[in-house]
Amino acid sequence: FAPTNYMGRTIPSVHVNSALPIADGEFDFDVAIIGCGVGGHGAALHSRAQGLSTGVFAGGDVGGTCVNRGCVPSKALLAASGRVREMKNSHHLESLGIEVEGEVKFSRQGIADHAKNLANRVKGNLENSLVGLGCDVIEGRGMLTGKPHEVKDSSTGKIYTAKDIILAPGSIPFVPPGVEVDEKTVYTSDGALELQYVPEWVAIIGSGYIGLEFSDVYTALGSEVTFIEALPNIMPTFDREIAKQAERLLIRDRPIDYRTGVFAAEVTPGIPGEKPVTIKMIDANTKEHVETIEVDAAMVATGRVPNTKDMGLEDMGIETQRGFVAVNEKMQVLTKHEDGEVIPNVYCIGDANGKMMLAHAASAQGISAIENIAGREHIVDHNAIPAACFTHPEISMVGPTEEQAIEMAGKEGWTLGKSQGSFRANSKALAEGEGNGMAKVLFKKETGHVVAVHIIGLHAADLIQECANAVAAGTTVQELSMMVHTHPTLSEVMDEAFKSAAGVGGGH
Ligand SMILES: Cc1cc2nc3c(=O)[nH]c(=O)nc-3n(C[C@H](O)[C@H](O)[C@H](O)COP(=O)(O)OP(=O)(O)OC[C@H]3O[C@@H](n4cnc5c(N)ncnc54)[C@H](O)[C@@H]3O)c2cc1C
Ligand SMILES: NC(=O)c1ccc[n+]([C@@H]2O[C@H](COP(=O)([O-])OP(=O)(O)OC[C@H]3O[C@@H](n4cnc5c(N)ncnc54)[C@H](O)[C@@H]3O)[C@@H](O)[C@H]2O)c1
Repeated sequence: FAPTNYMGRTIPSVHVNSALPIADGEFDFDVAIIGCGVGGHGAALHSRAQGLSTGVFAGGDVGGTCVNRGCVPSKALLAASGRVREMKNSHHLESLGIEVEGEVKFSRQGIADHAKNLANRVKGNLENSLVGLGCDVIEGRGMLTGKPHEVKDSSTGKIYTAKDIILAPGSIPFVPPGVEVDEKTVYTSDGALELQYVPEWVAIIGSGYIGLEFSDVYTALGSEVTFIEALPNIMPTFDREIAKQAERLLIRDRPIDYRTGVFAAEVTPGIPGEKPVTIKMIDANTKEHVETIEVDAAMVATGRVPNTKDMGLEDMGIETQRGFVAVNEKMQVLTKHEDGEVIPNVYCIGDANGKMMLAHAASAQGISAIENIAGREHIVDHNAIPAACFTHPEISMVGPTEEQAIEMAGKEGWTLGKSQGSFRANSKALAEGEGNGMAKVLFKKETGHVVAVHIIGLHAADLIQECANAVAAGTTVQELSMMVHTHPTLSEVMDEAFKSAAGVGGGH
């Protein structure tokens, strides 16, 4: 058996680097990790790869949010429902010369099972990899005792010692005050991923990543969606130009409407098929009642909060802010957010430190913490971490939005350059009948360095990787414009944008 990480990548077998400072029997473990989501798991694997003895407090939840209640099952729902959308789009299929006879049917339970089975399979792989690589898995929840180097298993009371401790407790859904969640008719992503039923009309509170991805799933399966968004714009955290395109491609042509600038102030669960869910909305500024709607279901997608309660943080002198643990660039825990001091031998990675709530960021921070523990100074470049929203078509980005980049350029005294690539003239996109979308590259005119890239279009989530690597490596648009892209591929959308930025003609 070959141990794999959460991406399914095979982990090389352990080789002990004898140059490293390994605990000499003074402690139970070189490294103790509290929480085994993708952050904790990534740290554990890298810790073993350094030959460090590693204890993981898994809290009975190996894989954490990403594997059990996040990335993995949501992408399974998106894949299955995306196929349904495609097969129901007879107009699109006809343009490719395909005719589907009869009605396209799907089994709700079948799709739900696909998501659950996939999550279980990935979780199983992670469990095997921990054991296979020789990590000690402690089933209980871990907490700090207030004494250096100690972690207590809160279910058995047993105390373990470790030279270094990594906190990786992740996050849980944020439910705004006034919203009553029963996880049946009013639910967070935890309940939604079970796809217990496909509501005829569902209100989605919050139009961030989770809300958008679920609007894609629900509308593909036949639901009507109403977004309720507190900020003045729909999709407020995305680049404005991309959000406008997204509104055209992901909202306007679908049975979706929205209210912006309003809070869902009171949400009362219903009974499926009998009593509707009631949502009272108030104006986000004046707090006056605006409207009350009755829907079949409501999904609460209003962000996530750190899962840092009952971990003994206070006893260790750690002051959190809304539950977030302050860390420095090396992931070392600080006593507080402003001017905090380093707490020796304690690190915090992943959603709980609030730097970037993404699975690959959590894992990268875990690896980085281990590098620092192993005595090789390492800092994660968060500016170069890409993100993607897996709607159809996808949205992806690395770096700041254009609005933020304009502000940065003004403050830091450089000139912002902007270039675009289009899916409209791309042979591969047209062969797929998917010519909608754009890519924009933001760069420093003086040096050609890439500052940010935003893409909406077919397989945008894969296209962003080249751009993230460019940001990380400091590659210029001039260099990128001379790198040869395969024809015919979607990567030529980026080729067009790089060439246009560098003033290079040609391309396909
Ligand atoms: C619906 C949804 C879809 C998502 N899709 C994506 C996506 O496509 N791409 C992406 O990059 N990100 C996605 N995310 C975000 C991603 O899941 C998180 O950023 C990621 O899981 C964070 O990893 P983590 O290890 O910090 O925390 P978590 O995955 O939350 O893991 C923390 C673990 O620690 C455990 N724990 C907590 N306290 C203790 C304790 N005291 N002792 C022992 N164990 C403890 C928890 O039970 C949990 O198992 C999604 C999130 C959601 C909700
Ligand atoms: N594909 C991905 O990478 C992916 C997918 C899902 C989730 N995630 C991660 O999970 C985290 C949580 O996602 P999310 O979509 O819940 O959060 P989010 O922060 O992306 O969006 C939350 C939205 O809810 C709005 N909101 C907050 N309170 C409200 C209220 N009372 N009434 C109306 N609107 C309100 C906010 O203005 C915001 O637009 C994100 O940080 C994201 O990084 C990532």
